[in-house]
Amino acid sequence: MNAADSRFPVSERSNGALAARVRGSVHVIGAGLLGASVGLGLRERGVDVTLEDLSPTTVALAADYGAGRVRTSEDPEPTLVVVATPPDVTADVVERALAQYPAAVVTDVASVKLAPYLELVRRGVDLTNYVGSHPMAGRERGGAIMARADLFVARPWVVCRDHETPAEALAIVEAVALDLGATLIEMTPEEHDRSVGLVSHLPQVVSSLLAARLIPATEQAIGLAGAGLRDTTRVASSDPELWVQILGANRGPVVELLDAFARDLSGFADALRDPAQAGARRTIADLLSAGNNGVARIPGKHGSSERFTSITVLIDDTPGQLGRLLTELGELGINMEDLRLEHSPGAQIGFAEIAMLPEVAERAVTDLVERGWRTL
Ligand SMILES: NC(=O)C1=CN([C@@H]2O[C@H](COP(=O)(O)OP(=O)(O)OC[C@H]3O[C@@H](n4cnc5c(N)ncnc54)[C@H](O)[C@@H]3O)[C@@H](O)[C@H]2O)C=CC1
Ligand SMILES: O=C(O)C(=O)Cc1ccc(O)cc1
Repeated sequence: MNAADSRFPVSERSNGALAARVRGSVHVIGAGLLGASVGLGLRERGVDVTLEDLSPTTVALAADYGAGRVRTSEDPEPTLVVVATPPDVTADVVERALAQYPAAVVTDVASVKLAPYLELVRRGVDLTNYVGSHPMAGRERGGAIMARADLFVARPWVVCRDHETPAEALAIVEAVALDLGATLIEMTPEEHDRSVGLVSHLPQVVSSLLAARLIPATEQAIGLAGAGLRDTTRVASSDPELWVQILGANRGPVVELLDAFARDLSGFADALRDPAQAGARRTIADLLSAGNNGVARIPGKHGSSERFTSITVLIDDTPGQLGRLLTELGELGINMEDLRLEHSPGAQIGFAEIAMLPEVAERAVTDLVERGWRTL
């Protein structure tokens, strides 16, 4: 898209390739990582996005990055309000948005879904125009400066409908999620919170506690760290303030998971304490092999060879894209050792997982991104 094109709604553009599903404007409250990323992605599709934040500097910054513009009193009501504030104020902000924009649909993107919903119910707020949602996409650091237009591409976006949610309200939230390239998943708030407890909140705690073990280690020991430690501690760089809120709001499922994990850990340690005792080696092997079975269930992680590093490149589901990618890899002098393709249902996008020698992987990513490819 060129700069001149972006001044016009996509429907008025000649190629129409990026036509937005959502009609009218979208107002984002909380212009940090999530809010500004929603804004950037929708602006790429020509959607009119307005921004609001407690911090005027954050709004100005997000607007400078191209995530939208400041709302004025003359602006008509938005079609959709996206609340992208921290979880502990989500119910307050949703309640205020529903009152301020009675004709708009209001969604929020908070990482927990049951607590804000129950709080709104407790306050007796009319939730006809509210649809809770949660894009399963983020980064370790928050703030508008970290925002990316493609943050949600090919990522799941959970939508929590209530049995009273009108189809039109749901359709508007789904339209925005699809416009941002995400894959829709419907769940109840309870199902959502139990699921993210397992796939996001437990890994966060385990990763943080594991990384904290490194603090007293010597420089020499840390110097030996490789991909295994990096992979298992990546999310330990996350923002403690946000996670105190997320974990506190989902403590029921998370505590249950942590208790079960603690039982596994102590069973493992007991077996390892005296591996000569009958059955101990089997206990250890069973727990490790259960890990093999668990990891094989993670989408996009299918036991790649130890000798190679895999990078994942997003490809539009259109003819010729894969061919172009392989040609460009050749031009860059990157030898492909293996290739696996995966499609994301509903997101008109594919993933090309390319295995290569570890020493060229970083350069491959940098060069491909420079040529306009998107990598995960
Ligand atoms: N960080 C992540 O990886 C993900 C976060 N989320 C959820 O998205 C929401 C936002 O998170 P981030 O964008 O990471 O946080 P962030 O800290 O980058 O942005 C939050 C913004 O909300 C503003 N804010 C706080 N209270 C406000 C209020 N009462 N009215 C207006 N603005 C207010 C803050 O000034 C800040 O700019 C959270 O609920 C989080 O659980 C969801 C998916 C991933
Ligand atoms: O980086 C990752 O793997 C994440 O899981 C990021 C993330 C953090 C918080 C969310 O509510 C959703 C996604």
